[in-house]
Amino acid sequence: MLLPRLAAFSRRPAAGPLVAGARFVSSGSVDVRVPLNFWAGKRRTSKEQNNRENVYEPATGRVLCHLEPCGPAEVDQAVKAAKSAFGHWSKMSGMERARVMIEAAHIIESRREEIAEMEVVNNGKSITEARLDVDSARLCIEYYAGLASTLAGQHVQLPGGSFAYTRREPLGVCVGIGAWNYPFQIAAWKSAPALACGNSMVFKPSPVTPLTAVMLAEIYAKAGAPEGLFNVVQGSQETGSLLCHHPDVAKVSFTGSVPTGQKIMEMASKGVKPVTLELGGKSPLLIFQDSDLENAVKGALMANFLSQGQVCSNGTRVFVQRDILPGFVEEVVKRTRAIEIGDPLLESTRMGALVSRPHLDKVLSFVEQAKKEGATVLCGGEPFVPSDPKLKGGYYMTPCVLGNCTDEMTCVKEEIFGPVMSVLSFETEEGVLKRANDTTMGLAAGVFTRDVRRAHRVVEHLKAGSCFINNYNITPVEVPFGGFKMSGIGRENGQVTIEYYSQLKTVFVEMGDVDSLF
Ligand SMILES: NC(=O)c1ccc[n+]([C@@H]2O[C@H](COP(=O)([O-])OP(=O)(O)OC[C@H]3O[C@@H](n4cnc5c(N)ncnc54)[C@H](O)[C@@H]3O)[C@@H](O)[C@H]2O)c1
Repeated sequence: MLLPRLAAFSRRPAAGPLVAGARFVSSGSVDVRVPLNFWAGKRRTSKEQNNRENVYEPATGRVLCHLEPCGPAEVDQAVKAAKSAFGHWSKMSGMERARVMIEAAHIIESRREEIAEMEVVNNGKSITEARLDVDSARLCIEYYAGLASTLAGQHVQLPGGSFAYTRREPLGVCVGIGAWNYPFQIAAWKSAPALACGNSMVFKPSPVTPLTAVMLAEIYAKAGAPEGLFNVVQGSQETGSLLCHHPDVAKVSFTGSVPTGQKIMEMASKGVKPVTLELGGKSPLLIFQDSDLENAVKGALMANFLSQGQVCSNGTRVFVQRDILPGFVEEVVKRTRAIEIGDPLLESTRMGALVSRPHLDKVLSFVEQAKKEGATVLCGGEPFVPSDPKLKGGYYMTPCVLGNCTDEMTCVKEEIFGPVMSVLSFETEEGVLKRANDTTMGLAAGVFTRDVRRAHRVVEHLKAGSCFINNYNITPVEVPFGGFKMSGIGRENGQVTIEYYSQLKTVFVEMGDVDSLF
């Protein structure tokens, strides 16, 4: 039996019938009234009814639902459920765990459109991008399902026939805390390696985007996961802090801003819990004069305008070699102006709404500040009101390209997390590398050049966790992703992430007699 489609959401009559090829929802049509917490196999309400918060639909600005944050009692119940599931799940073989995960991936595939639409309604990104996020979540679960049965230790021979071996063991109950820019994908990127290693998880989405993590919880349950294997508790920093301090939590994996990451690390340190931190960035993109200009322009757009510019790895400092600067700027501005902004559920839309009113105001204030500091607005940077009346209250802006930028400007130094590209010019490879690395962050970096030797030489000197040569912002789940410096600790995706969700036990085996000194 398929999962009940949209059982969790009520649609207004305006949403129309569910027919093949039609949308499940339309902007302005969704009201969510069901509980968004999930533990021990069911959606749950929280006792903290007095602290209910509004959740908004970015495309329209209307209230989508109310968030019931979890307090100490709820967090404890969720952790208890995860602890109980861990007992069972950790004893299953990798092949058995893989079977459940593959089934979850199949369910995600069958519900792709529905999940993507719910992500759009809650986050404001375009449906085209939301579908890719759902695919990335599914692929991640498939990838780690494949790795689950490969977890193994080592055998080490010792003198006299004695030996030692290592066992790769799970950690226990892992906590995932997510940001609002990729709600479903982040929940999958954290849970897939955690579950493959035999852990259970309690996940807290951002209070701004609570809708889709609970869909993932239902999917794992439907796929045959033991009750309590993947739980969702909603709430803000209080709930997150309860999770980090909980004595039965073995690890915290966090995606969000640098200041919150610092707090998470501090809280986890009290229990000497390992952390994975996927934090912010202010990444450089270096475009040399021998680049294929068409690809460099496309790369710069991909590096700045996906998800309304709300992408941690965005290459927002675009350094262009002086000789090609005019041609590059002309083309980038032309294409930025052509980006279709509007209803994120329309196929033609390439830029939807920013995630919230306060966030939109913050991004626009960065543009104002840039102007004050002497940057030139080459295009965009203004609030945008779509013609469709139902979208008038949405959080839209025109994507912005800033010219005449210098290294000291706020727009070049701080993470804006919106559709704002800062263009800078450079002359020499040595000079631009120094400027590119002159930041406390180091999540990603990119280089466009046709010179293969230069490409690798530049990448060797870039201080960033993910470097792109002649492309930008692609994240195949098979390769590790994560930051240098203040952009984070640990990695997500790729084989290496197994190490962040498991621990090694060494077993010494004596085949002779004890050689005692006493
Ligand atoms: N490196 C990556 O993979 C990656 C991916 C996406 C987003 N990000 C970063 O995330 C940031 C934007 O996301 P955001 O605004 O949701 O970040 P945020 O730090 O405000 O919040 C992230 C999460 O932490 C929770 N939180 C806040 N304070 C907490 C506390 N004291 N204790 C426990 N939990 C707490 C929030 O409720 C939310 O779930 C940007 O800086 C972006 O670069 C990084």
